Amino acid sequence: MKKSVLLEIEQLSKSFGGVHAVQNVSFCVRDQEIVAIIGPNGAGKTTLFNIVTGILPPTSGSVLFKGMPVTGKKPYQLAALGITRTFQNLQVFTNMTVIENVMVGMHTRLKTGIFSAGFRLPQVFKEEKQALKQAMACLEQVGIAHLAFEKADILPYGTQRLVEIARAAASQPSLILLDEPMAGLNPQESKKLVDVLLAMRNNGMTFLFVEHDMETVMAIADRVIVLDYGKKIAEGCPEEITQHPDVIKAYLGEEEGASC
Ligand SMILES: Nc1ncnc2c1ncn2[C@@H]1O[C@H](COP(=O)(O)OP(=O)(O)OP(=O)(O)O)[C@@H](O)[C@H]1O
Repeated sequence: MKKSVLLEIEQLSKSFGGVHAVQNVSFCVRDQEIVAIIGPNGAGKTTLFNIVTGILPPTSGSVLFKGMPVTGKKPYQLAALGITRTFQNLQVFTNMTVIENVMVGMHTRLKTGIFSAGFRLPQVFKEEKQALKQAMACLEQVGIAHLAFEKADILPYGTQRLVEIARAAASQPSLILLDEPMAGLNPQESKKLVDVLLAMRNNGMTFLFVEHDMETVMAIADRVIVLDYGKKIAEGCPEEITQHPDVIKAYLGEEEGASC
């Protein structure tokens, strides 16, 4: 049975002056899928990602989430609806502990307001306790619960990336967008992250990610969307994509015989 569609990108376009960064791109992401967006430098991947996550408005086209139009919504509005993201450059608060970093991701779910927090009403303690428990569960998911009370800045780069993934999961999203999650990781860290993402998917999470590291794309993507000069030139499972003549041409020019 086909899984339900979570995210629909319909005829999305974005121009910067005369540069057509994204041109009429359409695709969907289904529940519990891992979908990769790939393409040569300048293909429009970041622009597309920034439109979906509310950082840039599109020139035309629309984005639907769970059947509801979300085009042009701000990142915090999307987070409240269940779409969250990580960035290519680490966005870890280095002066906070690991668990504090994760709890930052929960603000869209917390209910107590300034008044009750200011007066330290009992519900605040109850909610804080629950938030702590939930943050710990997110850290367990990515395998770093034992580092919860360490300062984030003493951790290796790859572990800080796991903190970011745990923080993204803390807002209890339905969809996580990852912008080049493997960037800057060593091979061991990449392998660990691949295992974490696959385990999270098996627990019900859905991912859309931009990635240059083809080994990762091949290892985890159910479906791959290929962009070139702003247009979608191919879509399919990793095996189909590596054999697709337009994809080979986009990556290698007219040469044949090598994989993307
Ligand atoms: N703010 C902007 N103003 C003008 N042109 C832009 C802007 N952002 C992107 N572009 C152009 O749009 C095109 C697509 O860029 P984009 O960064 O989306 O590609 P990309 O596939 O993410 O590339 P890379 O893999 O190198 O990060 C490029 O030609 C780029 O120069």
